[in-house]
Amino acid sequence: MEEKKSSSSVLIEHKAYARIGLLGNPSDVYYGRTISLSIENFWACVRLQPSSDLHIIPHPTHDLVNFDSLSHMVKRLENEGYYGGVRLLMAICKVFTSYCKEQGIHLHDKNFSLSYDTNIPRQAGLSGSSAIACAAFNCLLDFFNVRDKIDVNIRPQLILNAEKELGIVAGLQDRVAQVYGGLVYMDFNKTMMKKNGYGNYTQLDTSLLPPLHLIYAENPSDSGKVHSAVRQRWLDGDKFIISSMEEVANLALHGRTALLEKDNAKLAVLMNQNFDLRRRMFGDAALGALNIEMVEVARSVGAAAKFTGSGGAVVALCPDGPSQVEALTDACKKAGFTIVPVKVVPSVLNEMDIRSLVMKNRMEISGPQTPKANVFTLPCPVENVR
Ligand SMILES: Nc1ncnc2c1ncn2[C@@H]1O[C@H](COP(=O)(O)OP(=O)(O)O)[C@@H](O)[C@H]1O
Ligand SMILES: O=C(O)[C@H]1O[C@H](OP(=O)(O)O)[C@H](O)[C@@H](O)[C@@H]1O
Ligand SMILES: [Mg+2]
Repeated sequence: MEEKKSSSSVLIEHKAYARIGLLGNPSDVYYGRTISLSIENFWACVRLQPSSDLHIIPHPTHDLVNFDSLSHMVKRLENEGYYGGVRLLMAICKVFTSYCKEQGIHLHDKNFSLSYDTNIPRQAGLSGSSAIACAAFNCLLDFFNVRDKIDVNIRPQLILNAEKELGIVAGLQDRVAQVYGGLVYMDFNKTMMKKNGYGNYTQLDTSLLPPLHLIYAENPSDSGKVHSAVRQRWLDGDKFIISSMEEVANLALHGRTALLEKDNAKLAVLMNQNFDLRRRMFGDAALGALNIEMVEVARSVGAAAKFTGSGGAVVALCPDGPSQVEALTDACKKAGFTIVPVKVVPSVLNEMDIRSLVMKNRMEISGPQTPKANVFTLPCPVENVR
């Protein structure tokens, strides 16, 4: 669903898709590198309707405030926490407004109502949180007609700032995948991040990807909580965490080559190493028994597996092909996990978005194919092109 008309007087709707961290996560939180993809399987949708007052509309189930009983309420809080999407909508409005003010971007004074819906499994490491913020951000860009004034490169950081505003520890990979769509190689090296405020984001040909499967279970986990202890250790200069994060970041570097060479066996090895490194850094208690079991079930049939995000869902690759996929499907069903084939979303950037890239750009072809309309390497700042 896209914007119906670019005007402040009509209904505007935007979707943002769930993302899979294929390699390198969570090093995005630590000046690392990742390869991530947007998937069609799940999305959040935000609707902006012009209105006389400014109104943020709670979702009937995700922002539940009416319960059958006290025990129903407590159970709900224990499973899903206190918060829904309302705080994300408010935070993105705040960040958007502050950024525009700071940049001297004029915003008209008309009001609107914001509502959302999502089918992204809640807090399952599929970027359900940033999908809500990203879809809302796109609505604001169109309502205020400022899409050409806010550089695509900076948008993921603004969306991340909304979650930072709420005290959620998170990195940029989710927001980059959602702002660009498709398959994106991301380099968050510190010098570049400090200099530009964003990393180097390169869209790769989505046909480089082998068939992937998504495994998930009803098991919400709070990514902010999962991350906070490791983040603190990293900030305190813990050598083990620092060197392990560097190793994780290198997996994305090698993974990019493996993708370009269509070396699925190599990709499988890198994915497994990625999970093993995460497990060593975070520890089993923080990762959760059910999440670890999902990886182990996949590995029991020889599939490679790792978390898509901080926990709740797993991405699996069957390097041996269809018979292994069949065995994986059976194993997941037996264990009570849902498994679905991954459907990749092509690039979601439109012409105006691309024009908003303010730096001098260079087109570069990634992968063995000739670029198609939705398959190209993003124009990168010249000084950052290797
Ligand atoms: N499906 C959802 N519906 C409503 N709010 C959500 C949903 N998923 C996440 N949120 C909001 O985002 C916050 C952070 O969620 P997070 O743990 O990052 O989940 P995810 O892995 O889906 O991104 C939650 O505390 C909640 O406020
Ligand atoms: O730990 C990770 O891999 C990711 O965790 C968060 O994503 P989520 O979908 O909320 O689990 C975080 O926002 C990402 O930046 C991390 O890479
Ligand atoms: Mg999140």
